[in-house]
Amino acid sequence: METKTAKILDGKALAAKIQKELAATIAEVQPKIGRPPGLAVLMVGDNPASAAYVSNKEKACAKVGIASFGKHFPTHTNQTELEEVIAELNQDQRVDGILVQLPLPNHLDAISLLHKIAPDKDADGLHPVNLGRLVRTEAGLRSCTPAGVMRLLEEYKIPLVGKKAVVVGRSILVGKPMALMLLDADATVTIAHSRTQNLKTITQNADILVAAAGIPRLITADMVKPGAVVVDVGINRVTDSSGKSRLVGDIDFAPTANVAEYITPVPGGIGPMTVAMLLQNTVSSYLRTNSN
Ligand SMILES: Nc1nc2c(c(=O)[nH]1)N[C@@H](CN(C=O)c1ccc(C(=O)N[C@@H](CCC(=O)O)C(=O)O)cc1)CN2
Repeated sequence: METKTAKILDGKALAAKIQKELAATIAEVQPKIGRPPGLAVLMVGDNPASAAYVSNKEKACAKVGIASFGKHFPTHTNQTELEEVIAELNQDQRVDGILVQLPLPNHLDAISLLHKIAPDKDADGLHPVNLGRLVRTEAGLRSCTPAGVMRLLEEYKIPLVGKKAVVVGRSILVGKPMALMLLDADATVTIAHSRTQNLKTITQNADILVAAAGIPRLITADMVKPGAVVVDVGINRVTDSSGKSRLVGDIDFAPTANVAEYITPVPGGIGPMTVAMLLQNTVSSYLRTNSN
């Protein structure tokens, strides 16, 4: 019997297209505004994965014409020092977006720091005001990873109205805003998490399955409904049997691709879309600030 393979939802290609569009917008408006958009990325400590993500963000900024104001602090930096830097950036006219790279060292309170970012410069869409705007379906800066998922589904014209969507994961960064965005798109949404019982019976029911648990290959092919749209938000570094390190998602990709209708790869799926949405949020803030 012939096995059908899922179509790929190509986040890398769509992110490149979005970056091109943003570069064109910036090139058009910058002469009138008199300065480029600016993004400040705050990183604390030496987490190698975080350092790589921050470097990718800075490179992406340079590519589209956003000025980056990277700030790298030693691990022992305290909460007050970071709050003072955020207060300065909130007032800095060159800066349209501010983000704190996560995770932070354990002695720091990430949620409390996110509260200090001016909501209209909150490039990651994680400030309670922006999360509140999402709950109320008001305009605001949206969390980048779930916004990237929605943009990718839109690009491939995946129908969401009345569909059963299951989100595995309940973080502030992805799971909760993801569920709200799918709800806004009129999907019927279930959130599953680490205490969920019989996860398989829930995921098997999903027309749209979003895995954002941070557990390598948590979702196996037998947990997926034939013909489902499967979105993998997980980015996990594992060591394979030959001792080589590589990235895998939360979905067991190859077998699941024989069951699903559409699937996102890791790498090349939601990761690049996260960065594209970050740039888009920064440009939106820039345009809004300079709209008169
Ligand atoms: N303040 C934030 N912190 C973190 C976020 C976030 O959105 N805001 N998300 C993740 C890390 N992250 C962005 O910060 C991120 C991770 C991965 C990628 C990505 O493009 N991955 C590539 C593969 C890269 C590789 O080879 O290592 C891919 O999936 O194709 C982008 C952004 C946690 N922290």
